[in-house]
Amino acid sequence: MSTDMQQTHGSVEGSSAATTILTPDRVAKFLPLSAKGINSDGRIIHVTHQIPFNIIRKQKEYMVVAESLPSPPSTPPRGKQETTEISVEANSAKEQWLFVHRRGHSAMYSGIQSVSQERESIHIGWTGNIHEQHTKRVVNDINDEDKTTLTKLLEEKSIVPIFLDKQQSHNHYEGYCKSTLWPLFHYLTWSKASDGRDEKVNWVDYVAVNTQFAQCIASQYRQGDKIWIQDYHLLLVPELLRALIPEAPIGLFFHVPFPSSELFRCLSTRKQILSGLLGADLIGFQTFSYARHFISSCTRVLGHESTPLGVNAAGHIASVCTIPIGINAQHVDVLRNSPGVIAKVESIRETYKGKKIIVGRDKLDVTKGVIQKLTAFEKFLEMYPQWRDKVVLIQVTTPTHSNNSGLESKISEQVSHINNTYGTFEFLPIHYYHQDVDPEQYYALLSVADLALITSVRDGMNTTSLEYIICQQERKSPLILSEFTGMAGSLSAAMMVNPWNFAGVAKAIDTALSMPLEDKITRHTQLFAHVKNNTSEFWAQSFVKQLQVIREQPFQFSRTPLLNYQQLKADYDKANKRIMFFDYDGTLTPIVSVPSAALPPKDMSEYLQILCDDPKNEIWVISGRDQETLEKWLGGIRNLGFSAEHGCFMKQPNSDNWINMLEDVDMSWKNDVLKIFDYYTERTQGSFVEHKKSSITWHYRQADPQYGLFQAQECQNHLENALLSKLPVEVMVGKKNLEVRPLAINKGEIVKRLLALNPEVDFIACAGDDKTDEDMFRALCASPVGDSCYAITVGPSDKKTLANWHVENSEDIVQALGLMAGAVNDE
Ligand SMILES: O=P(O)(O)OC[C@H]1O[C@H](O[C@H]2O[C@H](CO)[C@@H](O)[C@H](O)[C@H]2O)[C@H](O)[C@@H](O)[C@@H]1O
Repeated sequence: MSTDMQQTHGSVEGSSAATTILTPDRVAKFLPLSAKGINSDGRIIHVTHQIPFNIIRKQKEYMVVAESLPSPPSTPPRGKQETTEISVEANSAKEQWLFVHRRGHSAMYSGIQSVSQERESIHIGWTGNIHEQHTKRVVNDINDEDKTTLTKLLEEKSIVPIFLDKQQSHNHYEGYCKSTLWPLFHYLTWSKASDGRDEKVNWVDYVAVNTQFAQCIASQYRQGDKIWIQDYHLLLVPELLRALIPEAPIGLFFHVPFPSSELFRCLSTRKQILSGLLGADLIGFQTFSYARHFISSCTRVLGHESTPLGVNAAGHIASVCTIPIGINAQHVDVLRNSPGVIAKVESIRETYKGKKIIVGRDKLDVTKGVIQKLTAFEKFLEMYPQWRDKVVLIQVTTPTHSNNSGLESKISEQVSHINNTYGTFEFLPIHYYHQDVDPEQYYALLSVADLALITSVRDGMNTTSLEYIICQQERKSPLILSEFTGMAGSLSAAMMVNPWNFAGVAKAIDTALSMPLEDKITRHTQLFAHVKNNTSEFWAQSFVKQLQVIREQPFQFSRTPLLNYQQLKADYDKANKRIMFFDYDGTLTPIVSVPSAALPPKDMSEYLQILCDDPKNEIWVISGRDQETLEKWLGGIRNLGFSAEHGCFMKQPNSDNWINMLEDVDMSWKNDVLKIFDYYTERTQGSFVEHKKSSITWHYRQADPQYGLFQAQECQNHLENALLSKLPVEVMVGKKNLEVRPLAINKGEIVKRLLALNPEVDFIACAGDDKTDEDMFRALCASPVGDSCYAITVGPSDKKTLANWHVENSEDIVQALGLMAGAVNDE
């Protein structure tokens, strides 16, 4: 695959229209009855990078009784270590395996689990590194027997494990995901200069791991299942899977931000990543702006047409929706009321008696804006001296897998500096902890706070803010939230800040700490209603319903089968009289950016010549191109028939003369059309007019893709309103062009005429790629040759078409020509 950008344009970003944003009310209203419940046939195949459990190998001699915890209503939140111990039959294996709920991603896993409770589901994912229980060492010797045992044990939990090669999984996750994609998606361009070798190796393994996932999913898939893939670790899976199981409904949810196309286009694998994603039927985002950036990137990087609701990837529609994730509110409510949490709340209150408590809890990652928070807090102490000694910031920064020691020391230095400046022997304004907190401490901190301060400089969502709101049902303390979190779009009652505006954050802290109770109650009520209604369960069920609704649209379901080359060849060989019609651009040759560069591929011309030399064949090229171009490029092929300008001109296979099919038709309309085309050309940089004898084409492929499409729609309206009612012409929407030609004729009329002249044919092949070629397919609907009629569209299998077969691209058509000509074999 080429990594070159098709078009790199200026900065017109997105449009103002909205993607589908789902709220509980909307979902209930717009879903058809059949989709209101999600209990239709088929399973949900959940796919996450890792399964929800960490697997621990436990040596017999160390065996202890597993910690027994009450079963939560859903997956435990981060930090909770629920364990399930499963004993392997004595003598069948030496080890015992321990499955411990993974930390983190609790919103996602609990959403998935809520779907699994309602509907038969399986969950596919990598096992993660498997550790020894006591030494915590990664187990390197997982053999086939272990794999079989683990697969069997996990099957009881409806989990299908994927075992990845250690190096490959490292390069995939720590390498490509964490070092290349994660920074880019969080607006951080890669700072380290490198020769690109690491990225290449990591990319190879990103592809390999995605391929392994696609193969595993395909092996589990049953007709009727729906596949739901999670996040940026698996962006190539939809396309890979589409190739393996074309009819499968595929959804993908993107948990992290999607950056502006101006940033996304820095990625060297931008085309592969977008094409990979576009294999899905539904792509979900956390916020409207992430969705808008994605759509805009598809338009700019791949040149696809789009609407705010989705992307048209050469006929396959990938729908886009916005469904913000939530938390399992009910479960958090249970946990925060546990005796352990209540005791800790009291103890923290006692420790910080008389002080206002600001709580910050972030991962140690530059995107979380801890440095910005500390700077703003210092500004607050400077600007509002009345608060000194009366406020404490408890900042917990939890370690991550990545090495962030530089950031850690910076934070520690800044904390010391502020404490030295504003602290006393008795009191320090910042209490900083760089450590994991256990769930009881975590919920106690959120419950005891007078204010939560979230200053991420980029954050996909930030579910801590939601947990805080649940914990604040009594105190109703305010929330300061960075406008750069995905959550900002949902929590409008929070106090929104720009974390880079330190004085602004300082002022917000002062306002929050001085807020009258009435205001706190108003804000909290609104925030709480959001968290209660937009839970992880609502998020997951909305996505699944949406995927179902999309697949219920008839055209999405009807798939055109891939051309059966053997059958084509067999029918071709046994026929006595054959007729074939081929469109040119996009069918015999790939679409290129400049029309004059669409030269015929050499092998294509050779195969056409062999076919034309066979007296049983009559072959036609039926094109929108003019006579001169067709003569120049294909005129050397003996016995080839031509129809130019969508049927306006014809040349019989055995003749040198062109016939004007519209001799007596008035062409004065061309001046009026040209005036309108000129108007839009002057205003659309990169567009131009192609003059032909009986038609005119306005091309905008080289214009800014979004502006070009906008102008084309305006121009089409203009033409239709100003001319069509008065003139005998038709406007055709082509591939990044608008064509105007006389009404009297089209490609379908030519096909009908030629079939009438050849009643004895017992084999028909017709291939085309765009809307004008559908006229030919329509003319073949009542074909007299039954199954020996091959109407082939070039494009994906779910393209809306009247053709009975499809191929992916023009190379496949050339392959079919070679096969019929006997020049290539069917391999
Ligand atoms: O009926 P066809 O043979 O498919 O011709 C349709 C039009 O094709 C040409 O334009 C298209 O192909 C160009 C080359 O790949 C591409 O640059 C352009 O964007 C496409 O719209 C041709 O220029 C038109 O005259 C034909 O009507």
